[in-house]
Amino acid sequence: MAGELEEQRRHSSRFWGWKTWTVIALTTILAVSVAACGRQPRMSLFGFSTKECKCTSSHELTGIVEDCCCDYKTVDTLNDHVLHPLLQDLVRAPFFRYFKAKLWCDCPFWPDDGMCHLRDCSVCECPEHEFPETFKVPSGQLPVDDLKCQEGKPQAMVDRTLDKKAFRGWMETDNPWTYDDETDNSEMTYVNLLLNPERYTGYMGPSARRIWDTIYKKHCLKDLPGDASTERRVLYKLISGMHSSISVHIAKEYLLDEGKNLWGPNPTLLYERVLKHPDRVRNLYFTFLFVLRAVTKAGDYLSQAEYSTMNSLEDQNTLSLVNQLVNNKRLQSACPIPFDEAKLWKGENGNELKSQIQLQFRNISALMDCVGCEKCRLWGKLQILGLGTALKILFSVDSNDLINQSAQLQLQRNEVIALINLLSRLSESVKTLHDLAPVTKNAMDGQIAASSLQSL
Ligand SMILES: Cc1cc2nc3c(=O)[nH]c(=O)nc-3n(C[C@H](O)[C@H](O)[C@H](O)COP(=O)(O)OP(=O)(O)OC[C@H]3O[C@@H](n4cnc5c(N)ncnc54)[C@H](O)[C@@H]3O)c2cc1C
Repeated sequence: MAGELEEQRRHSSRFWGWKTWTVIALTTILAVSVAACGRQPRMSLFGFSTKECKCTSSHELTGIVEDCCCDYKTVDTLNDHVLHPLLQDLVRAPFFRYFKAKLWCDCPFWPDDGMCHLRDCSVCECPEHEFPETFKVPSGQLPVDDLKCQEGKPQAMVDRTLDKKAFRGWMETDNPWTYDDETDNSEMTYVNLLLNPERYTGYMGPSARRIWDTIYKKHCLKDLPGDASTERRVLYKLISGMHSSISVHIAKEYLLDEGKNLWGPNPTLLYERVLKHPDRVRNLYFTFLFVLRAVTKAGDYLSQAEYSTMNSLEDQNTLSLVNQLVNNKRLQSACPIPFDEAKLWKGENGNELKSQIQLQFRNISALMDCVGCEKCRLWGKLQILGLGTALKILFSVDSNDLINQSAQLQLQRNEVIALINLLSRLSESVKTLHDLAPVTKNAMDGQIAASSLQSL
């Protein structure tokens, strides 16, 4: 445990060390990005978001986050002071760091993409003593260091080491928004997320492109017509926001020198994939608030749930952190309803539209089995399940009847783990982007001072 935390700390200090040497590059990057921001058309879905997205001289987005009920500045402040620190602690808790997933690929859409037909590649042989009897996978798999499934890239492989903690409690219930059958079976494996940080894996090219293209084009998410329904736009923004977050994490922890195993930030990539596209930044904030709303809406449920890992001290701490998150006075007063889901599905064909979008989201969830890199598949599945859980919470609980929440809502342990980890991923991405603004400002001030000196 201490080793894991130390490793986490090293990752994070490596990141903060980069600010100085990337400052000039980021100045240029953000200046262009921010200049582009003002040109983006702003679309209001519900009509209650009155302020425009503007860019100030300090390069920050201002105004209300589109279709949400909270402004950018408040989101950044709450995230910096409340949400990010709490979530960092929560995802390190034993309960939240183990995620159950079917990791071998079994793509239902195309047969011969990458290594996905080699289903055994993705299942490991963990030492028997490391995890409880009930979580054992069938024997006879390929060795854990087999690279066939990873297109030869060791950094793409999932480390499946577990400790001896056991789990109990929680219901096995279906989620209408997701594709996976989440019931425990021999195909499922448990993964310690702290040993498998979301970062650059080398997964790219036609295989990765095919997944994103299928999501955006086949599932009608991109190039939505002007009269596309609010709900379709919400779905697009959720996927785009998650995509932005994945890109931020890739850029934040990039393999700079494979020979030296040197990891660090890649500002050019951050710019090209996210900062250059203000809509992607906005969609990240939107997704963050959407998921935050789901977590706070399920607050009663989450604060009464069982977080047992057979370690009472750790488990009490986990429950206390969950309570600090869902009953946070500062959050409740500054941003009481981060997203207002009550406005959705109100049209004449609301129920039909809901079924259609549910099916689309299930197909996107199924596509995660086609991701040709194990770690990306792990984080893709986790984040899609997290989004599916947020959708389930927001659209299966009557906002006017929160008293009967427990009767209306049944969550699986794995759904809650995915939900909190997704919120943490998004929070980290928002913080990463927000932190670049002051860095850039300092660099610009430095440049201005330097050029004034030169002109003397
Ligand atoms: C589910 C999933 C998880 C992944 N996880 C990882 C990982 O953990 N580590 C890793 O190294 N790689 C991961 N990848 C691969 C990674 O996302 C990229 O596909 C890869 O790095 C190649 O990037 P690219 O420059 O081709 O653009 P991509 O990120 O592949 O984008 C493809 C196209 O989608 C559009 N697009 C890009 N971003 C957005 C956005 N935010 N909103 C709307 N449209 C957008 C653009 O038109 C772009 O050209 C993952 C891929 C998938 C499908």
